[in-house]
Amino acid sequence: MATTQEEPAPPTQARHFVNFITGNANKLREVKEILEPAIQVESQALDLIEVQGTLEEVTLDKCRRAADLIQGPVLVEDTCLCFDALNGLPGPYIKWFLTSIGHTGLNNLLAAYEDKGAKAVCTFGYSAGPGHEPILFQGITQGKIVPPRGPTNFGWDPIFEYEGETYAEMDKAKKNSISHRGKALEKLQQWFAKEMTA
Ligand SMILES: O=c1[nH]c(=O)c2ncn([C@@H]3O[C@H](COP(=O)(O)OP(=O)(O)OP(=O)(O)O)[C@@H](O)[C@H]3O)c2[nH]1
Ligand SMILES: [Mg+2]
Repeated sequence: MATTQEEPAPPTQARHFVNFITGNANKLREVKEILEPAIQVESQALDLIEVQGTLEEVTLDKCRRAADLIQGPVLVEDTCLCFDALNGLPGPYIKWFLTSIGHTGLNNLLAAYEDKGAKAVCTFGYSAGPGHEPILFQGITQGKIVPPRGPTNFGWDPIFEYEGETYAEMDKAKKNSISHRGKALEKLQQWFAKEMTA
């Protein structure tokens, strides 16, 4: 009896790939959770210099620097935590505030204000390589600052509350579906999808 030789299933082809330049393992995990398998995420951990400025200026500069260093296409991201009562501060400087004064200090910054509102803002920059102007994709989630609740493995997740739950208390899929990062990556995915059909 003739046997039919089955063709091995073709490997799942990544339709696009990005080289995400970040020193932050938690960011990388979330970006992979959201983008893969449609967009394959490679990564190089480089400590990029970050300038002072608006959220957009910080990401644009980070992206140009990364493209020059890598000499190829890059994706970078800058995350800000903007307190409404403080006109957007700490904003892009949240990393240094968090390191210096922690969750308690960040709550104390708002002690004098009734308004505990805060925006988590994620700005991705994609550059096709050195000399190519970066394209930005931004996502914003409105929440409020609360005393810490939930696991403490990612930055200010325990003090950022969205609809009654802190980011840290949410399961990962839920956070990704409503987060600043998830919203920004939705825009990036739409852009990549359009590029493919162009
Ligand atoms: O609780 C959190 N939930 C998040 O979703 C989130 N995203 C970023 N961060 C923290 O906010 C600062 C941003 O600074 P940042 O954008 O410069 O990041 P980074 O320096 O760690 O990495 P990178 O610049 O190499 O990509 C750093 O302290 C990050 O740990 C988060 N904390
Ligand atoms: Mg950084």
